[in-house]
Amino acid sequence: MADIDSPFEMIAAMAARARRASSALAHQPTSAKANGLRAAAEAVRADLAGILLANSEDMARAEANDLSGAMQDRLRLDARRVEAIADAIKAVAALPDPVGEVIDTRTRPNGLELTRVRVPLGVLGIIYESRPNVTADAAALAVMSGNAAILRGGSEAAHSNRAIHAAFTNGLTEAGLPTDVVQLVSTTDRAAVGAMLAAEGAIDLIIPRGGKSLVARVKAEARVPVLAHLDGINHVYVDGSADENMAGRIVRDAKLRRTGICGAMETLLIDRSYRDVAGLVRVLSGGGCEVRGDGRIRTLVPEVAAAAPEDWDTEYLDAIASVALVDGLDGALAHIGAHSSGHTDAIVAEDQDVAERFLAQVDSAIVLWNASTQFADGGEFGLGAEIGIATGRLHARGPVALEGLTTYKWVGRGSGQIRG
Ligand SMILES: NC(=O)C1=CN([C@@H]2O[C@H](COP(=O)(O)OP(=O)(O)OC[C@H]3O[C@@H](n4cnc5c(N)ncnc54)[C@H](OP(=O)(O)O)[C@@H]3O)[C@@H](O)[C@H]2O)C=CC1
Ligand SMILES: N[C@@H](CCC(=O)OP(=O)(O)O)C(=O)O
Repeated sequence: MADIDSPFEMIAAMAARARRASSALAHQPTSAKANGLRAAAEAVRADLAGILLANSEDMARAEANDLSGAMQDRLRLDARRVEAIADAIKAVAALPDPVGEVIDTRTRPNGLELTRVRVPLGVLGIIYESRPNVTADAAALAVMSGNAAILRGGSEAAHSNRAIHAAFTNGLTEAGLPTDVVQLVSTTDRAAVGAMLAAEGAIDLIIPRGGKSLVARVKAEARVPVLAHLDGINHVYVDGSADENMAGRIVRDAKLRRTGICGAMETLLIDRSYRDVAGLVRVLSGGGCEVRGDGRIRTLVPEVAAAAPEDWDTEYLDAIASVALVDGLDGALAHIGAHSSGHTDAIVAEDQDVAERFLAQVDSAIVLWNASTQFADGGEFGLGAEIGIATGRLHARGPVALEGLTTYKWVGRGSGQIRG
C-alpha cells in the first residue's frame, strides 16, 4: 500500500517511472503496441472470474452506501460487459497509429525541408468517474498513442479498477511492453488527485472526467496543462421553423435515451413562435421526465413546476429537464452563452440560415443541427473509441481518441543551410 501521508512523493515516483516507460514506448512500432493491446485484451478475458469477484466487492459497498441506480449501473460488471471491455481494447489495437503521421510538409526556397510529425504527449494523468471500463479504454488509448498513463479512477470502483489494471498490465508484460506505461493510483485518498494536479513537469497533461466537485478542484489547483472532460449542461433549441415530429423525437432521445450520461440534454429552449409548445413539453413529461419551466412556459403549460435560478446551471443526469421559452435564435444564443458548459448543444430547425448561425455562434465542443445531443460519443463519431468529450477550447475538442492524445513536432532536414 502506498504511503498516503505523502501523496506528492507517491505521484512523483509514479511519474518518474511513467516517464521512463513513455520514452521506451514512443519508439515502439505500431505492431508492438497492437500486440501488447491484444495480449492485454486476452488477459482481461482470461481473468473474467477475478474481475467479477472484485466488482462484486465494489457493488456490495455501493449497495450498502445506497449509491444511486445510475451510479450502480455504471459500476456494475457482468460477463458480457467484461467481454465488451476486452473487445474495446482489441478495437483500439486495430485503429490507425497516429504516431509518426506527417501532417504538414514544406520545402523552403533555401532547400530546407520541414515536416510536422505527430508525437505522443508523454505522461498523461487521467482522473475519471467510477466506471470500470474507463480503466481499460483509457489505458488502451494511451498505449496505442504512445503515451504512459497514470490512472486515478473513482473510489467506488477501486477493486474493479485494480483487477482490470492488473490483467491489462500482465498482458502488456507478456507482450514485452513496459508495465509502467499504465499505472493505477493505489489509494482512494483525494490528496493523490491534488498531487497529480500539482505535478508540473512530471505529468504532461491532466485529463479530468467528472462533475462539479472535480471541476472546482481542477480550476483551483491545476498547475499541469488540463484537457478538461467535464460536465455536460447541454441544450436543445427548438426553433419556430422546426418540424414538429422531428423536434419531438430529438427532444425525447436527447433527454431520455440515457439520462445519466454527459451527452444528455439538461435544458430545452423553445422558440416562442413554435407551434405546439405544450405538445413538446408533454413529450418529456409523458416520457416520465420531471419538467421545471420558466414563467412563460408555465403560462402555456400550467402543470409544469417552477424552475429555480440554479436549474439553468444544473446537470441533473436524471429524468429531469429545465425548459424555457425564448425569443427566437437570439434568445437561445443568449441563454446558451450564459449557461452552457461547452459540451454539446443542438438546434432543431428547418430554416437553414438560422441553423447555420447557431452552428457558427454557439461556442461548444460539439454543435449539432437536427440531431440528438446523445451522439456526443467517440464511437458514434467513427473514432473507434474515446477518452471522453473534451469541453475546453484548446488542443482537442469533443470526442477525444488517439489523435487527441498526440501533439506534433517540427522536423527539419537541411543540407548545410545557415540563416546568415
Ligand atoms: N465530458 C466527458 O467526457 C465526461 C463527463 N462526465 C461527467 O462526470 C460527471 C459524473 O460523474 P461523477 O461520478 O459524478 O464524477 P465525479 O466528478 O464525482 O468524480 C470523477 C472523479 O473525480 C474525483 N473527484 C471528484 N471530486 C473531487 C475532488 N474534490 N477532489 C479530488 N477528486 C475528486 C472522483 O474521485 P472520488 O472517487 O474520490 O469521488 C473521481 O475519480 C458528470 O458531471 C458527467 O457529465 C463523465 C464522463 C465523461
Ligand atoms: N460518450 C459516452 C458516455 C460517456 C459518459 O457520459 O460517461 P458516464 O458519465 O460515466 O456515464 C456515450 O455516449 O455512451
